[in-house]
Amino acid sequence: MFSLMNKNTALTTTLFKDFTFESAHYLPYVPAGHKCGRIHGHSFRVRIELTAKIDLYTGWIMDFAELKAVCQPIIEQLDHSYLNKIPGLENPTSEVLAQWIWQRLLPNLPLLSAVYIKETCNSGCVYRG
Ligand SMILES: Nc1nc2c(c(=O)[nH]1)N=C([C@H](O)[C@H](O)COP(=O)(O)OP(=O)(O)OP(=O)(O)O)CN2
Ligand SMILES: [Zn+2]
Repeated sequence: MFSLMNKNTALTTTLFKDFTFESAHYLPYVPAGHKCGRIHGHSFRVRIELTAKIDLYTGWIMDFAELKAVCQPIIEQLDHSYLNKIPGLENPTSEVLAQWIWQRLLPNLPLLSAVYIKETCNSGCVYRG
């Protein structure tokens, strides 16, 4: 038993796991001459967040290894791929990608609370469903 915890304490906590993948894409709906209309690549960073109360017995929300096992097949589908060719990612903005990942994780991760995407060091988005 996680003895430091009082059953009356608010234990709601957010857990996260980070992933990276490398992919190529272009954005088909940018104005003519926009640099992102040309095919280019990114080292994408993804953060998957779960929010829930900590289990009083285990002291965790979910084993990090279990979280990784659920997410890994989705990340592998994206890694070293041409995103525009993947169904649902014909317009692979960060926003669309975050929703695409969310929709695929939610059935196996009901505690999912956010999907973060970082496309570059300075740019990204977060989707919370
Ligand atoms: N709202 C969005 N805007 C843009 C997206 C997007 O997914 N959502 N994507 C792109 C391009 O993919 C581009 O590769 C990244 O754009 P940007 O951050 O402008 O890239 P830079 O490396 O040039 O950024 P700096 O921080 O200015 O160096 C474009 N816009
Ligand atoms: Zn890009």
